[in-house]
Amino acid sequence: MDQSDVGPDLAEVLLTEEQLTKKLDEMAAQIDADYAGKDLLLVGVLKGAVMVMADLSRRLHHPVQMDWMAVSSYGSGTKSSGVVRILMDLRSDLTGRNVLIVEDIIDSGLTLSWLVSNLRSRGPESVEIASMLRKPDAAQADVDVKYLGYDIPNEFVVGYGLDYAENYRNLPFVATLAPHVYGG
Ligand SMILES: Nc1nc2c(ncn2[C@@H]2O[C@H](COP(=O)(O)O)[C@@H](O)[C@H]2O)c(=O)[nH]1
Ligand SMILES: [Mg+2]
Repeated sequence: MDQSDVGPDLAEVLLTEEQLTKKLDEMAAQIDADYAGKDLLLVGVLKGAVMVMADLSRRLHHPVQMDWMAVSSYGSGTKSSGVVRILMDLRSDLTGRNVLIVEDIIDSGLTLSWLVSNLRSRGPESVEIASMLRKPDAAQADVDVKYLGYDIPNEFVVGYGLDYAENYRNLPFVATLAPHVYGG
């Protein structure tokens, strides 16, 4: 699928499928090196991280386990409220585990900052973060990302797991939306 399959709803492709693939290869190689000989539990944050989790985990050369959480951090609008609720919790016991949180994007960082503290309170050996995207200009909380794909401008993006009203998650690239889609 490319931009022409979506039509006028997309404004600009920020990251192509090729750029995402290149970064996934680099991130997986680094994770493989860092966790060689160690147990590793990947924790994906639903729903946005589904694509990163699937593509990253398949590139790893040592066995991992995967688990999922769903959290809600939105107030009334499209910005994180910082008040995080767990909608679906992990099934795994984190005691003594090496946990790698897999995320689609870090915007304000409020969700991940809360999540890291929450998971650290469960007795793991380590908790680190892998995120495909980050918006440095939107940061409101200090989040230490060990494996990062790309820094992007402070704009609302869709594709590669990211939605607008549950649409566009299946785009294999990352794009901005045309203003007419969100009433701009
Ligand atoms: N579709 C999009 N979803 C986004 C975007 N920026 C953030 N988000 C979602 O919010 C959480 C984390 O937000 P944070 O402010 O607490 O860091 C992130 O995981 C996404 O689900 C965006 O541009 N497009
Ligand atoms: Mg997310």
